[in-house]
Amino acid sequence: MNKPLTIAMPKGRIYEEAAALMKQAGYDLGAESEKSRKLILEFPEQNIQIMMAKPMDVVTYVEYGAADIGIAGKDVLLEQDRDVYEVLDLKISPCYIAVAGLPNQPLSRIAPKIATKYPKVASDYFREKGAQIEIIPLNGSIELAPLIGLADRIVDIVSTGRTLKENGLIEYEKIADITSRLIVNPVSYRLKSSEIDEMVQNLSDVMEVKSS
Ligand SMILES: Nc1ncnc2c1ncn2[C@@H]1O[C@H](COP(=O)(O)OP(=O)(O)OP(=O)(O)O)[C@@H](O)[C@H]1O
Ligand SMILES: O=P(O)(O)OC[C@H]1O[C@H](OP(=O)(O)OP(=O)(O)O)[C@H](O)[C@@H]1O
Repeated sequence: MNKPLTIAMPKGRIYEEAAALMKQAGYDLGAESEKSRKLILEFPEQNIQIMMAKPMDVVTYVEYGAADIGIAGKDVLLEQDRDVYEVLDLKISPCYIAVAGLPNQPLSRIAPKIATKYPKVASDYFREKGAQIEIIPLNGSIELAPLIGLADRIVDIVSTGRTLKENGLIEYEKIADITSRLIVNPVSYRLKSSEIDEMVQNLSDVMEVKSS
């Protein structure tokens, strides 16, 4: 039997939807996989192995070939711009990246402060608009920054819009729609092309049925 396909799965909010999609495609990762504290889970009968990774780290595991395949948000791919193939839009965990801030606050012309955990996405966006900005890097609770005067705007994920609303913030501009993507290590794609193509096809088939 060939070496198992190694898949970096994102822990956290994407996991459930991603595992459900994998199951429909014929790869049953077991009901307990997310609750387990084990980080590597083997499924020899399906010839796969999964790694439970932080969503932001999935691309790293795949780029370095520690995993053949991974599931990552497009937000992470835009931010990290790594050497991986993005082979399929899985259309799960939809959300978008937007610029937001306090209402009625025009953006100052002189290096406004932008708080974000997506410094590259934010810099690229404002550079394209010809605006010079200062990035304030944060790891979470980004919406706090404009409330306490730390930043003029934030660049962050919006899903239901609840966090913005409950903090009295408004959306100024949408930057990019986000869904989760299947990514593949380029070398793995050459060495394990038939297994990978089969998985991509199985997932595509499920998505086609869902969208019809
Ligand atoms: N409301 C949302 N907030 C953040 N990410 C979302 C949301 N809805 C969908 N996503 C998608 O889920 C992915 C993983 O988000 P998640 O919050 O689980 O990971 P994370 O950003 O590493 O969080 P944490 O650091 O809190 O563990 C994001 O990269 C994004 O593509
Ligand atoms: O539009 P909503 O449905 O309210 O979702 C958006 C919020 O969810 C995410 O935060 P998360 O829950 O990951 O917490 P964090 O602040 O620790 O990043 C994101 O950074 C927003 O704050």
